[in-house]
Amino acid sequence: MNKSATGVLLVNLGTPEAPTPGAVRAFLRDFLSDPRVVEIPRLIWLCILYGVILPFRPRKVAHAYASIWTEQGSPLRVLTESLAARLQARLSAESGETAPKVAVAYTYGEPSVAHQLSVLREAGVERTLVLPLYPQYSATTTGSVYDQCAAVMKASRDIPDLVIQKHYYSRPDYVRALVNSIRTHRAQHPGADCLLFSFHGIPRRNVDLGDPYEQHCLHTARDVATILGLEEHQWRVSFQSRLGRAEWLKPYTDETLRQLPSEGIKRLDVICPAFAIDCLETLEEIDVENREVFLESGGEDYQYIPCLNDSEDQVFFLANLVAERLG
Ligand SMILES: C=CC1=C(C)c2cc3[nH]c(cc4nc(cc5[nH]c(cc1n2)c(C)c5CCC(=O)O)C(CCC(=O)O)=C4C)c(C)c3C=C
Ligand SMILES: [Fe+2]
Ligand SMILES: [Fe+2]
Repeated sequence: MNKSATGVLLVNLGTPEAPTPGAVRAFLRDFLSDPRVVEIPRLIWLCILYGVILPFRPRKVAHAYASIWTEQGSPLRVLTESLAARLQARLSAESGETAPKVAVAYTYGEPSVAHQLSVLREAGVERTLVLPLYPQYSATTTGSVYDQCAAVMKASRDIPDLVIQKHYYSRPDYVRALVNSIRTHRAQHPGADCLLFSFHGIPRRNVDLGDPYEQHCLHTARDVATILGLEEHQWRVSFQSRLGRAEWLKPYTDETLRQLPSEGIKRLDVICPAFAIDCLETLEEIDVENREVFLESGGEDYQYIPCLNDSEDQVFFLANLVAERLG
C-alpha cells in the first residue's frame, strides 16, 4: 500500500449484509439501539424494539430489500464504494502519489469507522477528513459519526488527527450538482407540473429540541428552486420514512402525494436530496411504494430523479471539499 499523509473516510449509514430477515434483524438491532437515532426513554424503547420491532419488521423489510438487491449486493454499499473509487481516481489524477487515500466506513455494520481509521493509520495516513455522506446535519445521522470518532479518540493514546465535515447542505457546488441532475432529467422527461423535494424525516421533537435538520433541508430545497427559476407553486418539500406513532417532520411525503392530484398536480418529479446515495428509502419507498400512492390518487406521471451517487458532479464537489479541508 502506498504511504499517504492524508486520508478521506466517506461514511454512510450502513445496510444489511443480505436481504434476509436474519441479516435485516442484525442491522436494525445495531442501528435502532443507537440512542442518537431513537431518543425516547431507554427502558420503554428497548421494550418496543425487542417486543414489537425486531420480531416483526425484519421479515417485511427483507422483502423490500430483496426487491432492490443487485448481483453485487445492497445498492447503498455498491454505490458508496463506486463513489469512493471514483473519488480516489480523481484525487490520484490530480495529485498522484500524494493524493489522499479514500476509504469507506458505515455507522452500522462493517467496516466500521474505528476499523477504517486504524487501516488508514497503518497505511501511513496522518490526517483524515471524515466525510459523512449526509448533506444536511442531523444528530440522528451525522451526530452518530461524531460519536464514533470520539470513541476512537477516547480509546487512543496517540489520537488521530481528524477533520470532520458537519454538513454541506448549502455548498454552491453541491446545490449545482442537484440542479444539473434535475435539468438533465427534465431534458429527457419534460412537462412536470411540480418538483417534490422529499427528505428523510426525523421526529418533530428532535427539531424542537434544537436539531437544525429541518432548516438545512428547507435551505437546500430553496437554493435549488431559486437557481432553477421555479415559482412557489412549482416546488414542494415533504418528509418521508417515518417510523412509529410520534409526530415527525411534516408534511409527510405519502400524504402529500395523495393530496397533489386534487390540486391539479398530475405530473410530478421527485428528488431526495438528503440521500447522497440511492438506497432502500429511495429505490423502494419513493420509486415503487410512493409512485403507487400518487398514481392511485389520480396522478398521471411520476418521475423519480436518482441521487447523485457516483456521478461526475458528486465526485467533483467532494474533490473540492477535500481540497479545501485537507489543503
Ligand atoms: C427510527 C428512526 C430513524 C431516524 C431518526 C432516521 C433518520 C435518518 N435516516 C437516514 C438515512 C437512511 N435511513 C435508512 C433506513 C432506515 N431508517 C430507519 C429509521 C430512522 N432513520 C430505519 C428503521 C431504516 C431501515 C429500513 C426500515 O426498516 O424501514 C437508509 C437506507 C439503508 C439501506 O440499507 O438502504 C438510509 C440511507 C437519514 C438521512 C436520516 C435523518 C436525517
Ligand atoms: Fe433512516
Ligand atoms: Fe422506509
